[in-house]
Order: sequence, then C-alpha cells, then structure tokens
Amino acid sequence: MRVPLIAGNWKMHKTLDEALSFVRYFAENPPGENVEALICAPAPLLYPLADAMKETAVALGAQNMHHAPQGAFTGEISSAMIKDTGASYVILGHSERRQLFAETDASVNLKVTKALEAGITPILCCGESLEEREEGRTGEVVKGQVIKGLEGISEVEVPRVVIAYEPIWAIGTGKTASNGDANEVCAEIRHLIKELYNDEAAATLRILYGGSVKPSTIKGLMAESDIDGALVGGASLEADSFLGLTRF
Ligand SMILES: O=C(CO)COP(=O)(O)O
Repeated sequence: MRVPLIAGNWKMHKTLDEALSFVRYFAENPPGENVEALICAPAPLLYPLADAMKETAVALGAQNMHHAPQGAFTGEISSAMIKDTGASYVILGHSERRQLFAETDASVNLKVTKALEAGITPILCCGESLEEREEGRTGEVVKGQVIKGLEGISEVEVPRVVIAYEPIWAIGTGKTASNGDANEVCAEIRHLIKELYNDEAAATLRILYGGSVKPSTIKGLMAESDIDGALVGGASLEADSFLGLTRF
C-alpha cells in the first residue's frame, strides 16, 4: 500500500517568523489521516523548522543539494548537512533548477545516488515543456528524465525514490493537466519502473503530480489510479490551504 504524500515546495518563500507561524498552525490543526505531509523549505529554515515540527505530524525536506560530500562549492549544501538538520527528503531536478541553474540529467542522477546513500528520500522531478507536449513528445521526454535520473540505482533502493511528474507549462500558471492526462503520464512512469526493475518496485514507488494543484483539485487527482500525491508550490504557502491539500 502506497501512503499518499502531499509535499509543499516553498521555493524561495518565507522568513523565519512566517515559517514558524505556519508550523504553529499545524500543531493545532493536524493534517489528514493516512497521509504523509511534507514541507520542503529553504535551507536556512531547516534547523529551526525541524525543531518546531517535532510537535507536528509534518515531515521536513530540502529543495536541492550538491552531490559531493564537501568541498569548494560556494553556496551549496551537502547530503550530510541536510541529514544533520533532521530533514528526511530532498527535491532533486526541479524544472526551475534545470532551466535556471543548468542542472542536467547527469547531475541530478549523482544527487539522487548520494541522497539515497545518506538515507534521505529523493523526490526526482520530471516533466515536459509546452513545446514538447505540443510536439507529442511528453512520454519520451519524461521517460528519458526518469531513466537517466535513476541510472545505477539498484532494485533494492529504487522503491525509496519518489518521482514527481510536473509538466513545466502547469507550474505556477493556473493551468493544470486534466486528471486523466496527469494519470496517464504517471501510469507510464510506473510501467517504466516495472520494465527497468520489477513489479514490486513499480507497486511500491510513489509518483506525485505537480503543477497548479489546489485544495479544490486534489480530490480528483487522488482518485486516479497512479497518482500517489502532489508536489505543490503556491497552494502550500498558506497553512490553511496546505492543510486542505492533506484532507482530500
Ligand atoms: O513547481 C511546483 C512544485 O514543485 C508547482 O508549483 P505550483 O503549485 O505553484 O504550480
């Protein structure tokens, strides 16, 4: 049984005060039952949030990491640093990082490998651009990103990976893939995992949809066969809205 995962990606939002008041709200208003709720916060907030979240049923994640254990990489953070904070997830290969910070499938693959080694759950992001969708290349692009992102990951480790399908054209635009279209791509990803690994890995690995998900749209998405949760930007910033996402 795959436990649904509702993950908020705060991106570059929130000061410490704002983040702590968000968490205080959760101490009083727990997320829905039988759902794993996760906030992926900016790096400077990880230590104080881990401390504040001890009282809540919400897990904590980072939004990126470097693959090297340490070194001359100004501005970067390592898997050990993330682990030290108490965070247990990391988003890797988000389309914003691929587009704005020149991340490649190869660099994302190194990060996925190192996150697993460190005992941190990687959320491997994939998704096509509008142009790629219009050219009918969605499946090819997404599968390529997943194959390359998982290169060298063993069948023992792969069930621990979370894959997030986020069509680029749906991120922050208010345009969402239809439930059926989102599910179709998630099902293709699951089928690919079965081909690359085995039935058990495909049945265990969680696949999220992301792109303008809101409390009003979560129920329909979660009713689909191959969508195991959501990776949410804008609608995860307000505590009440995030809470609504976990109660579908
Ligand atoms: O990029 C996203 C989550 O990682 C999606 O962002 P929005 O929910 O704001 O569209």
